Amino acid sequence: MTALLETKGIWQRFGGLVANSDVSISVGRGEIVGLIGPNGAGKSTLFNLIAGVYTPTQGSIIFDGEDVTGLSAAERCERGVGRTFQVVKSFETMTVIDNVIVGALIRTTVMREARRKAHEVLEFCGLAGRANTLASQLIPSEKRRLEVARALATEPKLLLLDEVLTGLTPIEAQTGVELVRKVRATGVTVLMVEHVMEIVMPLVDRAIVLDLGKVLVEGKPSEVVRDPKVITAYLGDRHAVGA
Ligand SMILES: Nc1ncnc2c1ncn2[C@@H]1O[C@H](COP(=O)(O)OP(=O)(O)OP(=O)(O)O)[C@@H](O)[C@H]1O
Repeated sequence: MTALLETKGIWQRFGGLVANSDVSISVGRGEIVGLIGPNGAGKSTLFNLIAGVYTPTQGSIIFDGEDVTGLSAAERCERGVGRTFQVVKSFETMTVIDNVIVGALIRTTVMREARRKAHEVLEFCGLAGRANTLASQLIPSEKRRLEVARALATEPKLLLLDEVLTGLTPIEAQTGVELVRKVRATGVTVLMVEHVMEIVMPLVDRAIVLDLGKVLVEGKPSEVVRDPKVITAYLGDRHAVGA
């Protein structure tokens, strides 16, 4: 499988703190990859480096065959990197449809076309009935879906999902899982940060575990959850096989 995304020897320092240390990962086209690890492991930092919020202290990021290390977040979005935020960033005083139109305007300057795209994406995300509601009036699970809709409206090749399933009820999380599967079925590659192992492990093709800013283990979810290093560093004994 050809890689859509590769990070090569990424380091990110914040003053004396090393948030990412020699991180080399790759995400194949059409994969769903989970990025997991304990609090402070460096997951959000890596997301921000991939999305172009930060430029790495050292190392490079290759997206779709191009070195994008020096490109801005907007330039990466144009090339097909779409993202959601851990803290929901939708414009609260705007309607749901207008929020999604903002994303769609990355691809077109024609308002009618942006509106058509936004309606299509809302339908896809199960939010069609909420199009004219103010974003501030959505319940938390709908706000997460709006974040996904806004990112999808930019027509990404790679969708970065930052804890979109965290803090949801089991039924809401299952709806979220189905949405991620649907997104992949349209040909979009997904890299997701998640904390809820029980939900994320059955969903992803591959899991990459970060710990203390480094890649600790990567592999199939079934292998990763059995890895003693992962159990010790993060998952806890209750996740060990046979526990
Ligand atoms: N902008 C910043 N300035 C200074 N330190 C930062 C900055 N962003 C992150 N850090 C630090 O870098 C380390 C990694 O943080 P990061 O948010 O990437 O971890 P994380 O794995 O996403 O954690 P969580 O699961 O809690 O979101 C932490 O020690 C954090 O305090």
